[in-house]
Amino acid sequence: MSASIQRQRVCVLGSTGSIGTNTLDVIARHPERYDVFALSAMSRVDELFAQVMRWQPRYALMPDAAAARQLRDKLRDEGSRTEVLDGAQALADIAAHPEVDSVMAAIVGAAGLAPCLAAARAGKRLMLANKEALVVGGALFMQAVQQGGAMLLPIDSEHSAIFQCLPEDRSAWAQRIDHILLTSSGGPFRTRDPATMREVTPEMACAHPNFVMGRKISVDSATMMNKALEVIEARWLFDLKPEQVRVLIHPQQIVHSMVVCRDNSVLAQLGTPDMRVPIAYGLSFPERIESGAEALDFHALGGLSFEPPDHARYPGLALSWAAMAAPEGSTAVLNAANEVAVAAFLERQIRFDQIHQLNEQTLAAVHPEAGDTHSLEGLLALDQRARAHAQQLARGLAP
Ligand SMILES: NC(=O)C1=CN([C@@H]2O[C@H](COP(=O)(O)OP(=O)(O)OC[C@H]3O[C@@H](n4cnc5c(N)ncnc54)[C@H](OP(=O)(O)O)[C@@H]3O)[C@@H](O)[C@H]2O)C=CC1
Ligand SMILES: CC(=O)[C@@H](O)[C@H](O)COP(=O)(O)O
Ligand SMILES: [Mn+2]
Repeated sequence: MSASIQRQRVCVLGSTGSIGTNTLDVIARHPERYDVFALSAMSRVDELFAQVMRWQPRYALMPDAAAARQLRDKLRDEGSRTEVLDGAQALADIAAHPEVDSVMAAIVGAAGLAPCLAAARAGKRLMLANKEALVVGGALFMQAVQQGGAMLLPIDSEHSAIFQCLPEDRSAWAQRIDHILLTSSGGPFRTRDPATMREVTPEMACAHPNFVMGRKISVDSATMMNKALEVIEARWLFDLKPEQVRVLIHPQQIVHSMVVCRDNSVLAQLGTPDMRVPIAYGLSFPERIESGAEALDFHALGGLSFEPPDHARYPGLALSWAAMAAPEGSTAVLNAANEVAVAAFLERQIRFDQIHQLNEQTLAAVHPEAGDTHSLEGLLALDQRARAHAQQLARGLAP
């Protein structure tokens, strides 16, 4: 390590989840570089307790007061000096804390938007896994990054791949890119008989072929709503027109995405499917550090295949471009509907094939109003309206 490298104080939001634990795995490999300043969880008190005992952060955050009280009591019994904060505002406050250098945004869903905006406005190194925050926040989010002088680093594997294919000088991006190709595994039902989709259970939908992830993103991968959200995420991260973002199914997930340049040269980033690679890059950019991921063994690769997405099998994918073409704020509506639909499916209140029905109908019915997208409060109110509509629809659907 060069003597000039400064230690980073890192706040890991959503530390008990799949991205959160992978982040701590990478951090553990580099004790000379990183200090864990704050950790957060929603309801898994025992998991957060174990992390706090291991990392001894300054703060542990739990939005729910009762869960925070449990954690506080457990830590007090152990003589821990970590301060436990509760309430959603604490997430934003600590993300913007003057002593924090870097924020890993690994909360799932629109709940991550407020702390992301706070970190962006405070000019942090913002490592974004929480794609829903950008899908909901859109222009407001990117404006906060620019005005706050934040360094926005994509963690989503496809977006990290695109970022790794592009020069560090962002002003050169527009001139270089013709379009980008986001790759997708196609999820666990790529070859399943479409007539049997109504029989899919949460366990089947969460069995992703290549990654162990949280339940919400796993279901999104199965419907390809994950890719629909990623198309919108890419549009904002790389300042592209919606038609410049395309999707290609690549079941092996070795090629993590590609940039097609103006001259038709294609740049790709490859590697074993392991989220510690994009996480390590986010933590160390512009340098590279050891991630813990296995090296790609080209001799052992069976072959790489690519196919166009079948829109009849994955009707949700097209909603991405539909929402981007609709009035501003429609992507927030789509995201809210999808969060409600996935939660209802995981609770066995609606069928797998009804997720799309609910998303499509909510997008058609809930219309953003002028000004909704101009502030966090406006976006959250729009999100609530869309959720209420989707919940009403869900109640009317028989599983
Ligand atoms: N997992 C992956 O490989 C990838 C994930 N992503 C994205 O990263 C984000 C996180 O995904 P993943 O790690 O899989 O999700 P998980 O469900 O595994 O983890 C989510 C984390 O957020 C916390 N959390 C959940 N709801 C709230 C809330 N309302 N307020 C505050 N905290 C909350 C959870 O706490 P608790 O544990 O207590 O429930 C947990 O720490 C998602 O946006 C996902 O799309 C992107 C690319 C890859
Ligand atoms: C690891 C990651 O970034 C996930 O978004 C994952 O790639 C899901 O892939 P699919 O949605 O293509 O199955
Ligand atoms: Mn992804």
